[in-house]
Amino acid sequence: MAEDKKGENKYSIIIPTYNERLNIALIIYLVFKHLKDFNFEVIVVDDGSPDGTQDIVKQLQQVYGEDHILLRPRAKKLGLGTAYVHGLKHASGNFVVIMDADLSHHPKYLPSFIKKQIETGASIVTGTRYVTGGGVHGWNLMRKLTSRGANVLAQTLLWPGVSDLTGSFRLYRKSALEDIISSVVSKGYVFQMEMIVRATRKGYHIEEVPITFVDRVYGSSKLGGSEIVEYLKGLLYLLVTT
Ligand SMILES: Nc1nc2c(ncn2[C@@H]2O[C@H](COP(=O)(O)OP(=O)(O)O[C@H]3O[C@H](CO)[C@@H](O)[C@H](O)[C@@H]3O)[C@@H](O)[C@H]2O)c(=O)[nH]1
Repeated sequence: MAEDKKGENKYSIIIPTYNERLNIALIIYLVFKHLKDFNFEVIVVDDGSPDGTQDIVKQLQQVYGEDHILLRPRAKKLGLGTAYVHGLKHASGNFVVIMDADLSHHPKYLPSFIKKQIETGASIVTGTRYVTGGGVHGWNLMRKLTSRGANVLAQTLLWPGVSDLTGSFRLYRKSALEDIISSVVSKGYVFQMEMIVRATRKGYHIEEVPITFVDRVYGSSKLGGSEIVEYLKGLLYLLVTT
């Protein structure tokens, strides 16, 4: 689909995990399937999941090769933002993709992210649920309203020019990601919103690709009340500082 098959670009796929033992083998299989024509590596950043996610990843390293799958050594739960920062430090590609482990971000979209980047020269390609062709599948009404509400609130207050601020399936030019991440202070879920808002303020070329976000089948979301409070604090912080 995209043109840069085994070309000069290398894509580092960063997958943060916390208790994803039932999902990690399938997501890695699908990444390998959909990126088979590209140069890539997978970086799993696990926060010492008590369900044994790391043990499964170690087995997968035997199948796919340790040079293809890196794993953060045992750490305690430090939050999603710190996981991205850690993954980036170990990324050897000139492009970085950040995606969830639970298959809500389907690896089948990866070639379209790459294609869009090559066609436009964008520094960031972000997956969006909130344009024609995108959507959400499997969420209950409350979760849909929370996500939509969080997005509309942020759009209204921050005017970023990006349709999906709270999504987190994105491809970055590594140099852009390093630059943006250095100015980000959030540690949890709000990290992704801060990233894209700071990117718009810095004038980076951002393109969007429609995605359908499918709710996880195995395991549970780690998004709880405390993350929602953190989100609101983060929004306020961005309103004042950007
Ligand atoms: N290493 C690490 N990984 C974590 C942590 N917390 C969550 N993760 C991993 O981060 C990914 C997303 O976590 P979920 O708990 O599945 O998130 P969600 O509720 O489905 O939320 C998703 O959609 C939101 C938009 O509606 C996004 O804002 C959010 O970033 C995420 O993509 C999963 O791969 C999960 O294992 C953590 O503290 N540490």
